[in-house]
Amino acid sequence: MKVTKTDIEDVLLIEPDCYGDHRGWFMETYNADKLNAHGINTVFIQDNHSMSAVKGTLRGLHFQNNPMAQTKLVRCTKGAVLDVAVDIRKGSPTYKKWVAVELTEENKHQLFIPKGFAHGFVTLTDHAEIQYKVDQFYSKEHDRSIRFDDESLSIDWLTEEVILSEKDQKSPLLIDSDANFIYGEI
Ligand SMILES: Cc1cn([C@H]2C[C@H](O)[C@@H](COP(=O)(O)OP(=O)(O)O[C@H]3O[C@H](C)C(=O)[C@H](O)[C@H]3O)O2)c(=O)[nH]c1=O
Repeated sequence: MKVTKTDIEDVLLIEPDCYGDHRGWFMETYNADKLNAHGINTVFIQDNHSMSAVKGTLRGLHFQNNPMAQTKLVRCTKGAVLDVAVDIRKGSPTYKKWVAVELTEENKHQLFIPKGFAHGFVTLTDHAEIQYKVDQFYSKEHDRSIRFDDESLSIDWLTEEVILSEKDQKSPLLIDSDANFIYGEI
């Protein structure tokens, strides 16, 4: 397993070992012990899986407010997505900075996104699926979204035309949201 730092501290790119042979391949998609060896000791308690039918579907930017904030371990198991994590921890040296990585069925890469970050992705293929582990249960009451095209973030989604949920079409700007993350207090 290879774990690489990104431009934002604590957002990590994980490349699990994949063992190929004449039948195909095998990989451990999650191993707590191996993550612990890289300083990742998050206890995940829920697995999520979403499928987006059409290229250009954008889900995000989402997060759950404290005390139900979620750390996420995201991977793409069908097609390809551009996965984005945005630092929304007030006082953070990388506040409003974002990291974007291509997670694909082929590269099998994973993105580790700590609490205090908004998460979103845009699909780069038709029929894209992501599966991700979270360390806190879903809470509708604490579920929040901010606009994917918030100019104060200027995220490059690589595509102009996007398909959004009704909820995401109505998301507020970060400045207008009640995101309650304070750097160092999570
Ligand atoms: C997230 C979630 C949703 N739901 C229900 C709530 C809705 O009835 C339905 C679809 O939810 P939503 O439209 O919020 O799904 P996404 O747009 O894929 O949201 C997710 O997308 C971004 C990329 C994320 O990182 C979050 O996990 C999450 O916000 O599933 C559940 O029952 N449990 C859950 O954990």
